[in-house]
Amino acid sequence: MATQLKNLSDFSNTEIPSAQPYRFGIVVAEWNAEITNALYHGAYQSLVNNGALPENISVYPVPGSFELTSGADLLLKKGGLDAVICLGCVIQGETRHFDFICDAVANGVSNVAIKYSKPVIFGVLTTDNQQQAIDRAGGKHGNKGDEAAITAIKMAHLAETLKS
Ligand SMILES: Nc1c(NC[C@H](O)[C@H](O)[C@H](O)CO)[nH]c(=O)[nH]c1=O
Ligand SMILES: CC(=O)[C@@H](O)COP(=O)(O)O
Repeated sequence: MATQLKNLSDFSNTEIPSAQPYRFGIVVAEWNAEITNALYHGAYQSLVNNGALPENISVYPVPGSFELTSGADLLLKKGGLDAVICLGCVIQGETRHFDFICDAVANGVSNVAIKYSKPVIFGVLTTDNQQQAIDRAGGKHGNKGDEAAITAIKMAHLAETLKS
């Protein structure tokens, strides 16, 4: 379902577990910072609104979305987290660089999640232009950071239930 048909911040039809027991790491790309900062604020507020303790939320900037994978890997190697949220914004430029970054981050994030058996959330906008990014970072289509946070809570809860 396209984002145009499902607002990224609408979770009225879903049950969200309490985030209170969980510790979250958030890795944020500095490229397109006006967008990624909005994603971060959305993610942080969504975690707190669902019970996460501020002291259990840690944030780590990385230069670009390509570095989100290694940022998540370093965080999980360090330990002590129940989920990692990766936030970035990749906007198509003149060359095929966009394709390589998007593929690398999507595959990289998935591989890190499997490597550590921990939820690693792909909160990365991959857009044709700046306006599409604005629309998905608190604009008319909601905030991808909200979606990433709720996903992290649900996956951390699932991991906890399967562990016990
Ligand atoms: N063009 C975008 C980039 N490019 C930078 C890469 O992510 C990476 O930091 C660089 O290739 C060095 O390894 N990053 C974004 O997050 N968004 C872009 O639109
Ligand atoms: C996604 C990118 O790396 C891209 O924004 C860089 O722009 P260009 O493809 O014009 O070099």
